[in-house]
Amino acid sequence: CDDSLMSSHLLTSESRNEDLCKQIINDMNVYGLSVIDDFLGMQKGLEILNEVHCMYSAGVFQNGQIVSSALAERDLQTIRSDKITWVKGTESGCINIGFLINQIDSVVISANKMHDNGILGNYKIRERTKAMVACYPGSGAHYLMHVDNPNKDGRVITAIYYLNLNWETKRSGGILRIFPEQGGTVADIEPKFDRIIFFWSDRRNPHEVQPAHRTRYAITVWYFDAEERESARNRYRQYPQKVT
Ligand SMILES: O=C(O)CCC(=O)Nc1cc2ccccc2cn1
Ligand SMILES: [Mn+2]
Repeated sequence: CDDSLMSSHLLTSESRNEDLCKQIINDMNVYGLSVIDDFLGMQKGLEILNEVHCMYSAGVFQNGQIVSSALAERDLQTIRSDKITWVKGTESGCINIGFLINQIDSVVISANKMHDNGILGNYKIRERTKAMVACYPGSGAHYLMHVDNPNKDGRVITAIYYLNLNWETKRSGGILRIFPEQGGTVADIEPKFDRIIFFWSDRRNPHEVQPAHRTRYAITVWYFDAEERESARNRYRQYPQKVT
């Protein structure tokens, strides 16, 4: 068949999918994080970037909220200055973001199947969040060091897909710095176009986004472990939401 059609970027070829899953499982178990380049290929990446640009110019992005009230008193801008919007991937104008989500699902789910005791560390991945599309405006936008899931809310894997063409960190900054708990070396991840990173969402991976001096786009999905999610639901059920 025509080689260009059998682009290795689309996860249609089982063998590539399998190799990818093996690499992710190994990296996650050894380092607690995994970086994959050329995840979907230039064409698909550009289609996704185009959708994000359209959404951003349509003004659907909101200022990133601070999740814990303790921090809310402080000026929001000093903690995080990303602008975000949540996407299911089935909305009109988000078809390619939907394709990305499906590709990430297929890698995570097949890695889960491949490692019969759960994708990594005995997790049973059954559900995930919607996709959070984030934009860091170039004016030194950043995100202070934090842990995605410090208190067992169920999220176990963070997957972030980057959309930044020809990103030069020397000029534009915007590095994702992960401080692996095992101490020692930090991981500096450049938010390169068509790069995806997976890492444990819990305290093993405190991370920050260093000030960005160019508009910086990323799409994040969090995967839940069934048991941790269920016990979190039960815990929250004890404190019924205030009826506002
Ligand atoms: O863009 C990157 O490289 C990572 C940015 C990042 O950590 N974003 C982020 C965004 C979040 C939004 C809501 C709740 C928790 C959150 C945790 N992390
Ligand atoms: Mn984070």
